[in-house]
Amino acid sequence: MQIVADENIPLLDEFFAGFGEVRRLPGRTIAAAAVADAELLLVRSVTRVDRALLEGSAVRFVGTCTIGTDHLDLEYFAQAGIGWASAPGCNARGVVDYVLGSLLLLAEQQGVELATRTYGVIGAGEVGGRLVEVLRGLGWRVLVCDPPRQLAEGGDFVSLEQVLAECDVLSLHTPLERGGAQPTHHLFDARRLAQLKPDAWLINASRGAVVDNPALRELLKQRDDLQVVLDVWEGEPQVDVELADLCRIATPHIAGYSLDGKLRGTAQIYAAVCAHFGWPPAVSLDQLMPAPWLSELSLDAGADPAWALATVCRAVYDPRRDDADFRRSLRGDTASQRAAFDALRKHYPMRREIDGLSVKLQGDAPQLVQMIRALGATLR
Ligand SMILES: NC(=O)c1ccc[n+]([C@@H]2O[C@H](COP(=O)([O-])OP(=O)(O)OC[C@H]3O[C@@H](n4cnc5c(N)ncnc54)[C@H](O)[C@@H]3O)[C@@H](O)[C@H]2O)c1
Ligand SMILES: O=C(O)[C@H](O)[C@H](O)COP(=O)(O)O
Repeated sequence: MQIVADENIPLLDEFFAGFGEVRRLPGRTIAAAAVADAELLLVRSVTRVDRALLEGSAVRFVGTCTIGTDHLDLEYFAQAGIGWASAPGCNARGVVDYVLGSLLLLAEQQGVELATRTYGVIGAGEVGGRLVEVLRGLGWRVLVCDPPRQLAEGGDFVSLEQVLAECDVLSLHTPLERGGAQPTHHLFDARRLAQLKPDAWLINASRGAVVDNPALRELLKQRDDLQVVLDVWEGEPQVDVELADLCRIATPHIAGYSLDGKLRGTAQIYAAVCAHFGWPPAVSLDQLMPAPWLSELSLDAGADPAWALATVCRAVYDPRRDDADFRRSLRGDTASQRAAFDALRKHYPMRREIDGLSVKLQGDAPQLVQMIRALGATLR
């Protein structure tokens, strides 16, 4: 079998070499000629996979080693009888760790106590759902807006208007949907952005175009009370540099870039390919996932809870370095900015997830026990 794959998918040989010849290409350059003879196409989020790419090719199955699917033309796949799979939840924990790291940095910069704020999570699926669990586990007030889930399940959801009216911190975790019953393209347009509360924080680690970037840029020029964290950008890899300068934290779409998340993404697509072609799986991620790099932290029961929270989260992820690397990359001309966006992602200094961390607590401290459990670390 001929396989064409984005060169940035890890463990390609380990998982796929047994199926045939794997041809690796930079994701943005995968074009119709390259996939003409391929039966299996493996991509990440930067390859648009549609009729223009696939019509007349031998491709029978498309796997994207990502959560997001907005780069896939699923209607065309259905028409053409092409099978496909994504990797739901693969890097969700990495995004939660990114949001926690960003909250801690904003709290430090703004001199704010995180426990006193009201949080709004917009989109409560794999990422947003886990984030809600962590924030509520920490004892913080969280409102959740997810109209599709509200419609399907009823329950404890609120409207976007209520989130805008009541929340001090908004974190966006919807897919990018340009049509359908719940479109999210420019969900945060000029009108909604103008409704952000005084001193609000806005975090977008979903897809760039969920927020109208020019409208946000113009708003931030007028309102210096707002603090914005952007990991994703309209028009990536090109970034609105003026907007990035106005953001408190700016990163090149790396929120989900944990090593664990990336390897899980490949493994999930391997399982889907095996299921689609009826092949018994022969490779297991357990054999390939490296042991946690930091396996244990020891905390004394007398530790200040706010300090302990920051210490545990930052042991796993702190956005300062990603923010600094990204800002330096925006100094060149537009061509070099685009190249740097991709290069920072390609050569990302991988990080691990908080689930792999054990925290040994010396003594009795119920508040610390609750915090360690809420974060998802193992308590020893
Ligand atoms: N920055 C990154 O590195 C990174 C990493 C992973 C995922 N993502 C993005 O985050 C998105 C969410 O990931 P996920 O795994 O949680 O997806 P998911 O599909 O599990 O959850 C998405 C949730 O959004 C809800 N939703 C849909 N339309 C909505 C609307 N109009 N308002 C509010 N909620 C709405 C859905 O009902 C669902 O519960 C992905 O689609 C992807 O685009 C980004
Ligand atoms: O959708 C996802 O899983 C994430 O946005 C993921 O981090 C995208 O990474 P990429 O495919 O662009 O390397």
